Amino acid sequence: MAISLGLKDRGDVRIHENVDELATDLADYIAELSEISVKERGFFAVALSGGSLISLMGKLCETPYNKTVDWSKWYIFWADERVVAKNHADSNYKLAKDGLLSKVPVVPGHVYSINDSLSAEEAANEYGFVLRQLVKTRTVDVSEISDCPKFDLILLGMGSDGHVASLFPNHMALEENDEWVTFITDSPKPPPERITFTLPVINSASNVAVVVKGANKAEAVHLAIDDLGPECPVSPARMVCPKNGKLVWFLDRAAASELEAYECTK
Ligand SMILES: O=C1O[C@H](COP(=O)(O)O)[C@@H](O)[C@H](O)[C@H]1O
Repeated sequence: MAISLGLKDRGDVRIHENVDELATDLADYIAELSEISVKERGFFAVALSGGSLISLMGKLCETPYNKTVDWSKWYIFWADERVVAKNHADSNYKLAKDGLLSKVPVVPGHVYSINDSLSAEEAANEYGFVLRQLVKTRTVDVSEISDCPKFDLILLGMGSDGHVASLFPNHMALEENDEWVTFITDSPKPPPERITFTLPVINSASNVAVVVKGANKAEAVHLAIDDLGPECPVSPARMVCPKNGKLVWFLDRAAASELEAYECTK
């Protein structure tokens, strides 16, 4: 059973005994949000990330989820993508396709991958344009408090430096408030060219889940969640704070091992 800490401003922090328990809780959570969105809106607009997240979503390909989830209503996007060909080992699209999308009956026309024949800047502009069309038809909902898209769910991983999507510490992209999608050409983690949702889009979602495993991320989890006062170093993950939505952290015990809020429960 996961321990759940409801923290003011930092959302619901769910700490799992191990990765298997985390993966089951994550699959239940996604399946439930999908059901609610399909009932309320007729669609489930979900944005994926790359990295360890995709293997942690693997239970969705298994029984009962592969049969009970209404995959035909899923509209799939990427919170970030590396500017490489879609069949390149670094592609977040390829990772999701191989690990998830090829194993469940999603509709190919509902998969909005990023155009891999363009430069980073052009691809970011085009992805922003595509999102605008889908917001017009309300396939992706719109925020009540800004003109931003309101995804039913944005799924994020987090790097050991605290980066989420392709928003890295001390990078100018963190300050982009006008565009929905931006690009970078100097990512500290290879490959250097990436496109990414901006913070206003992430923070306009109905639901944001940050999924983190492993002791190498424990310090970054501590900096992103614990209340450290004004001296706290800038962590992109700490800037994830949905204005009108719900934030849930999915952690295994190793990732939570430096969390002060967790220590207090022992
Ligand atoms: O480069 C990236 O890294 C993050 C974190 O990846 P992880 O393997 O440490 O979980 C990922 O969320 C992001 O989408 C990806 O482009």
